Amino acid sequence: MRMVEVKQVSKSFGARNNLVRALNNISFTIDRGEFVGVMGPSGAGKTTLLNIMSTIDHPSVGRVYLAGQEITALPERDLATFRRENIGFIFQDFNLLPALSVSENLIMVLSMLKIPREEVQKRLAYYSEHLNLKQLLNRYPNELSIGQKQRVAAARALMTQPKILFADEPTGSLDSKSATELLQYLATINLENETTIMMVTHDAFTASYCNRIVFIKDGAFYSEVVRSGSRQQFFNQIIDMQAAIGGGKISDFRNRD
Ligand SMILES: Nc1ncnc2c1ncn2[C@@H]1O[C@H](COP(=O)(O)OP(=O)(O)OP(=O)(O)O)[C@@H](O)[C@H]1O
Repeated sequence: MRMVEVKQVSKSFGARNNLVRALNNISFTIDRGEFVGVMGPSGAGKTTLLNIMSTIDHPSVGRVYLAGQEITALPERDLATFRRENIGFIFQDFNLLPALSVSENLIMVLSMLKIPREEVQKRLAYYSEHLNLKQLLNRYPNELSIGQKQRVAAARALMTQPKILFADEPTGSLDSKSATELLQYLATINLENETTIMMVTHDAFTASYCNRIVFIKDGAFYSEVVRSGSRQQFFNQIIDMQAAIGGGKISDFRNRD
């Protein structure tokens, strides 16, 4: 089943004499249950694409369908509901509410969705177990390490059981151990729950947890790499493509695993 369709999307910023073309007629699809990475040189349009696909921003031209719904045709009021019910976000800055404990931060996202109490508790138990948060549920965000905050942000994004999870550089501020743990959790949840994930990253090691990488350059589709063998082989393919596209940051597989 098709989860996402991006159809001939272009996005420009700025006025006519100072126009930046961030996306240039880009099209691609993501099937349900895929774990897709988006890579490309700095300024290629990755975050702009993610923002448009996750309903945060609008394209200048083109259409985006999520779970069969054309999101680019929805008015803002319906978009907010659609977003709440279908989409999860993990960003680099975690946006946790400082006055609420970890468990309150996790439960809060369900308050608008009229989910029965028992189900809320079930999800809290499931995601705090999966993201290793059980010992932290009564702490407050300022009592957590960066890695722990990021795990809370990931659990919070998953609590609504979104059809699709968007992540922008989710491991950007993590040390390699926390990054590896988070990626393993995401890969597990992708497999167990068939949650579709799209993740923007510069890092080939992070990207090696995906099943497919879409490379973009100058706002347009450049190429893609699909994982067929081991993660190490996939990592090598990603590095090769980064070298071909230019501007990538080379990372080392051996010291990170
Ligand atoms: N709000 C904005 N106003 C003007 N230009 C913008 C805006 N947002 C992005 N751009 C421009 O659009 C282009 C694509 O930016 P985008 O952030 O999507 O790239 P990226 O691939 O995510 O880059 P990076 O890897 O450096 O984060 C860049 O040239 C950027 O300067």
